[in-house]
Amino acid sequence: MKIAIGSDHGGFFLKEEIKRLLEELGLEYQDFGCHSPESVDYPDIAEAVGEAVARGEYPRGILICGTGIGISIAANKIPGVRAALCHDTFSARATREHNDANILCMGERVIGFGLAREIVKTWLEGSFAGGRHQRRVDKIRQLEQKHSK
Ligand SMILES: O=C[C@H](O)[C@H](O)[C@H](O)COP(=O)(O)O
Repeated sequence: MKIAIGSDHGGFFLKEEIKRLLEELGLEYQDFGCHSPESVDYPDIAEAVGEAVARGEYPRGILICGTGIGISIAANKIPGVRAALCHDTFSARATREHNDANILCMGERVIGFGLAREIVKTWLEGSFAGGRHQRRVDKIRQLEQKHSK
């Protein structure tokens, strides 16, 4: 499974740590930037990763900014993206099982690297439970279609 990963400057150092984790896990990734702690705009990174995931080029993406909030809001504007902001492992597992989240978002200014690593591992291990949750994810898709121009 190849992962699309990206961050703004507020998430740059955590992104580098998560890249190290992915390497430890033997997982391939593509880094969509940013490539230094210089200030950038998180919607640009969310667009690059979100579109790559929505096109099906990557089954999963990871996005990091200072809080995880801005980058998740931006990513969720892209049809087909289900980006989940998680700062605990319970949510990370639940959002795979219930929401089939295809992008994990975190905030470097919110949690420590140790917890972030556990969240990523939990999220990557999780799988969609289907059943009643499939019906709800289908309704999310219907909302996207209803509100697309
Ligand atoms: O939700 C937005 C993110 O947390 C950004 O990382 C944050 O707004 C960047 O702020 P600043 O430009 O002050 O570093």
